[in-house]
Amino acid sequence: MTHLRTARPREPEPRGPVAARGRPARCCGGGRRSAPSVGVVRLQGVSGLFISFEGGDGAGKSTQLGLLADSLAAGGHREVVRTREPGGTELGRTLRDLLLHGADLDPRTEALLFAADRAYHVASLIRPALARGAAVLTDRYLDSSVAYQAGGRTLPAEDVERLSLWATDALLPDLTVLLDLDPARLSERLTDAPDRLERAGSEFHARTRQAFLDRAAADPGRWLVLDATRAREDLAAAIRARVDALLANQVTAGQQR
Ligand SMILES: Nc1ncnc2c1ncn2[C@@H]1O[C@H](COP(=O)(O)OP(=O)(O)O)[C@@H](O)[C@H]1O
Ligand SMILES: Cc1cn([C@H]2C[C@H](O)[C@@H](COP(=O)(O)OP(=O)(O)O)O2)c(=O)[nH]c1=O
Repeated sequence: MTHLRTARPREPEPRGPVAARGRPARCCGGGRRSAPSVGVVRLQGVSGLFISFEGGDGAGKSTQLGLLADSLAAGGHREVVRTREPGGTELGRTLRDLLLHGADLDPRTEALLFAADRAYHVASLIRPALARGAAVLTDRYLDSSVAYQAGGRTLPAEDVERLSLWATDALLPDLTVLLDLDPARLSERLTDAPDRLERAGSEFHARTRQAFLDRAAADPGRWLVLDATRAREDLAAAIRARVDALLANQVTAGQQR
């Protein structure tokens, strides 16, 4: 499912919000990096779309990512790249194995390994794909670190967020879909043996869920929060509607350039 591609030369170092594909990075205690306050800001010639899926284990992220990818491909979107964290690259697959199935780690080491996976993922796969104009759909991204390593493991949220923003040179998604589900319902959906994070306990997962909800509430422009108990097709339609609105904005912004 993951597309490992040859990295192209990096784009010129962007200022501020490449951040983000139009999303000024909100960093570190609520301050914003220098960024235009409105509008979709893009690197010249870049028309990619970056979407992350977040939520608990078993919430339906990969199901919805797959449905959106199929729908974009059927609609003739230029290129759709499906990926995930941890483990969207070859290096990342080694880190994923250590993180999910290795020995117990202290929270700081865990946070650094997730950030290392993300740094390489962004530099070698996500940014080059966005520069080609692809739609990049990732199963988890930086918000998972804030939810799990800060919310769950209780590291300071500002530190965890700052680490990921540094690792990614402040790349934020255009849209983050949160599939929200009560952790008790999540465990019913798990089929494989639980990994290291899934074994972390009900209080850990309750904190993680709350951290996702709090982040989404603080930045509604980037997030789409959906009740993950809804039917698959219903969720897919809601996500597609929001993506269509983003694509329409890109066209408008492109015409105004
Ligand atoms: N909307 C839904 N309603 C009920 N079950 C679902 C729904 N979406 C996904 N599932 C099922 O829940 C399980 C976990 O889904 P998956 O997409 O793999 O979740 P995640 O990627 O978040 O771990 C799978 O068995 C899947 O078929
Ligand atoms: C990306 C990321 C994932 N995680 C956790 C969340 C998941 O428990 C695990 C990834 O497992 P994965 O199997 O990819 O997730 P899911 O079960 O939802 O399909 O790693 C973090 O703790 N921090 C992070 O930054």
